[in-house]
Amino acid sequence: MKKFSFDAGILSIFGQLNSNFRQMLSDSYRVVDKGYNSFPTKIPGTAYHKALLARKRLNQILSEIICEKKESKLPEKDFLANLLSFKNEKGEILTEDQITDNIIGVLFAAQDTTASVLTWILKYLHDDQKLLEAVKAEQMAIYEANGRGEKPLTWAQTRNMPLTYRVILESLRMASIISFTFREAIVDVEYQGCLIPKGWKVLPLFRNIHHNPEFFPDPHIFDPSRFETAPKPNTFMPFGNGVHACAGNEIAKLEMLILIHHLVTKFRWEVVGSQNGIQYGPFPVPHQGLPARFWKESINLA
Ligand code: HEM
Repeated sequence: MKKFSFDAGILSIFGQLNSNFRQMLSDSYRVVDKGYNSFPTKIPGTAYHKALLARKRLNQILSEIICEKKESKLPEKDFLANLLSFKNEKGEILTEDQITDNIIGVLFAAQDTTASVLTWILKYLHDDQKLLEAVKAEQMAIYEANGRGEKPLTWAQTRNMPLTYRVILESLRMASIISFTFREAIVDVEYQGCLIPKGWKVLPLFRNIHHNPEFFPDPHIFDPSRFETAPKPNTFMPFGNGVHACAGNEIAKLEMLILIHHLVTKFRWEVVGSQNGIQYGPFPVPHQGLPARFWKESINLA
């Protein structure tokens, strides 16, 4: 799942990127990913120190990519092209450091989040075979309409997967992989009789809101049908809210729809070993990242 969401992130940031660069980015990013959340010491050999070095390598690789992109002068619509052409109201452009920081920030925001939710989706579907069959029926109808995968999925088809979409929403609610965000009061704020002094941070706890029985009855039961009616405003915020709400909300959901389509129409899977427990790395995933065995479904062509 991490590889899938990393590749999707690379595609949205760079468009088509040559495989050498992609491999170099992937190698260095993996080291950053392993070390950024570890004990912060600069002792050589530690995960943190390796991550610091890998972060520097990422800067160098991105600098080369930016240089090539500038030289190619092709009209492109990817994220990097937008950063390169960005000008603020004073007509100032972004520095190379700002561009690389933005790219690494977006890669980070895009990868583990989407991969964690996808892992939960696999578990929830695995644990409810009846639901899995219903999702499969929805996706098989599309697969058949596309000549058993001869034609690619269309945008319109991804907009018409109601059950699969509800499974995604319910997984986002159940797993609440980003359990909270925070905002800082930049002036004194009075809210419902309480003073929030300037400089204080406010943490909306999405997980608590998503598991509040007042908004979601039987919150610990995985039930996609609860999304047949829209949740009350501000009770469902897996992508946050306001000006800093997730910029990748729609692309994340699209990635999940596409992956589920290919997975349920072509594969079966079985969770191996312990099926309970949660691990935080820092995003919550099922125990040990949900080891599973996959096999290709033999398609009956009769
Ligand atoms: C299921 C997957 C994802 C989840 C659950 C998720 C969730 C979130 C949340 C909760 C925030 C913070 C919002 C806030 O503070 O109000 C956020 C921010 C952000 N996300 Fe995502 N995200 C996901 C995937 C992605 C993807 C695929 C991308 C990019 C392609 C992305 C890019 C961003 C960016 C750039 C921000 C910062 C926005 C800002 O500060 O203005 N996210 N995301």
